[in-house]
Amino acid sequence: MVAQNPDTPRELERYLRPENTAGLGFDQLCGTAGAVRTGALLNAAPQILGVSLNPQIVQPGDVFLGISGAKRHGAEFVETAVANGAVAMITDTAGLEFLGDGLSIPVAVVADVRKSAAAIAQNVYGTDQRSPKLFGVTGTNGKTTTTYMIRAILDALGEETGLIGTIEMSARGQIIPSVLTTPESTQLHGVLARMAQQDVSSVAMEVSSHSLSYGRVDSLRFAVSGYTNLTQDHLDLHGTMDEYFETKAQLFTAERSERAVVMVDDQYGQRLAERALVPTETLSLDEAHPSAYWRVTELAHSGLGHSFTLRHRDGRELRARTLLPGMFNVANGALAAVMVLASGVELDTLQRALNAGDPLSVAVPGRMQVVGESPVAVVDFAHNSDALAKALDSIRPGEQGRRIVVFGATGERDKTKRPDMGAVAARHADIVIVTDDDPHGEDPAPIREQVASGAQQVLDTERPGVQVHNIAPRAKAVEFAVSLAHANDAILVAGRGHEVSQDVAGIDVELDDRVELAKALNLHGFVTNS
Ligand SMILES: CC(=O)N[C@H]1[C@@H](OP(=O)(O)OP(=O)(O)OC[C@H]2O[C@@H](n3ccc(=O)[nH]c3=O)[C@H](O)[C@@H]2O)O[C@H](CO)[C@@H](O)[C@@H]1O[C@H](C)C(=O)N[C@@H](C)C(=O)N[C@H](CCC(=O)O)C(=O)O
Ligand SMILES: Nc1ncnc2c1ncn2[C@@H]1O[C@H](COP(=O)(O)OP(=O)(O)OP(=O)(O)O)[C@@H](O)[C@H]1O
Repeated sequence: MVAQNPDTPRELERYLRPENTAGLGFDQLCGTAGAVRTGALLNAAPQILGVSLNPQIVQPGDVFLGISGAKRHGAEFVETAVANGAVAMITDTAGLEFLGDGLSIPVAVVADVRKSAAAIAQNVYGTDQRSPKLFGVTGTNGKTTTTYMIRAILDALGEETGLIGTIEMSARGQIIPSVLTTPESTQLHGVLARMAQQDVSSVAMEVSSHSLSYGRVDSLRFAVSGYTNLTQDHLDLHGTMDEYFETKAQLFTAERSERAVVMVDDQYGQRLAERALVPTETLSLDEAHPSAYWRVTELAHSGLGHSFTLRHRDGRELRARTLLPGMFNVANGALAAVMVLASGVELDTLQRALNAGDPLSVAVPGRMQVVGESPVAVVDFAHNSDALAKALDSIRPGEQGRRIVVFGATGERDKTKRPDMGAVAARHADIVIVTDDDPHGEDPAPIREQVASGAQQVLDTERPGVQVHNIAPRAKAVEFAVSLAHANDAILVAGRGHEVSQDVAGIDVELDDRVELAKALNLHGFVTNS
């Protein structure tokens, strides 16, 4: 059920805060935030009803937080904030430089506005007093899927649930559109306060590495945090894998989490478990980690997915299944189940919920979404090397069939992964069709060439039989893939998943891979799933 369909980010902002806030005096807020009043309006004492760090989405009664960004200073846009109804402002000393003499709202100063933002929002919205129980999932891949599975388990247990992540947010089934994977701290505290008002008891939430770097999840404490995996991505922000790991590891500290569940099937998971700063349960799919608390055993195919047993080293057992394709969905399902157990749910109660509701088979939009079966035609969100390799390995062509992949790389993001993704595609597929993803502000042609160069290198040195094509726009590439396909082949259109538009030089161009793939299959006489 889509309860809200706001047209603008400012309209959306209304749903990211409680319906009514008691209000807090600006002086009281400054006192708790350590903000020092300055300027001409020292005695003004407005009531603060909300908080925003984006001037364009300020609501009447807000305190506007003027942050120092990587590109601009938010204080430059204070007049927009005032026009939208801001009644006070908190900024840093650099921000004061942008304020004219005639500013009509009182101002206070803190040393670092971004660092103070979460505590300010917590204060304004009262999330320190009342907030749902939080399940946080971090890692390079699998966050969205695992949070959907956690929510489905909690629903099957009869809880009133919420979700915060890349595809959407939801509160008791009512959908609120998402902009970021993890919203800004101001919006997070607002939406959690709203969910608390609606008696949501538990929320499954994605915690991106950006959110940890930018302080978006400050002043929150997760009941259980889960780690999926760490592979190359976002090095434009983090620089090195070690820094990327250290950023993720911040979630697993007593300040932020009560308990943790860590997949130890990669070296970073093992490092995280070794340093365990909170009570931590470990989990493995891999025979190489017999010391893990929980292990996946008795794996068997079940439909397109798998059934499995989760066995604790103390002998406890849980039977589970997921109909979602790919071993990685067994990993996601196992993590979701152990996180719910770690939150205090009894094993028998969880087993009954798994048996009755099949929650680990929940459909996740654009994640291994099957559009046709002959040829196998799947849309997936894999947009880094590890996910692409795993997604390709998990689509199974028929006898003598080939794997065909259509994908691209994002502009203005981690450029180092482009040739690597090309190479992965050429190692795991027989026909590689390189196309555009979100070019953002970059020229898409060189991006495609960088991706294709990685594929070409594998073709030249390892797999001479692979075909590599460079085709744009994306809809044409999808149609080309289908034109090459036989009924026994398998096609993966990867990278955009649930997205319904591409960002081309700041313009949203309508495009839904699921629609394009279905159209192309029909055009070439193949049957699609409804
Ligand atoms: C890299 C990153 O995360 N940047 C975030 C950061 O930007 P920034 O520090 O550069 O800020 P800035 O653009 O200089 O702006 C500073 C201030 O001026 C204001 N401003 C700026 C320009 C303007 O024209 N008007 C205006 O009012 C801004 O609202 C802000 O208050 O602070 C901004 C304000 O909150 C965020 O919008 C912005 O997220 C951008 C939009 C973004 O795309 N982030 C992505 C990469 C992200 O966070 N992704 C992760 C998931 C990644 C994944 O796993 O795939 C996520 O959690 O979503
Ligand atoms: N546990 C996993 N390990 C590796 N790859 C996975 C895993 N789970 C999902 N994937 C792959 O990664 C893609 C993205 O999955 P999902 O959306 O669940 O992850 P995410 O961490 O939320 O990603 P993002 O942060 O980019 O939104 C899937 O479409 C699939 O190809």
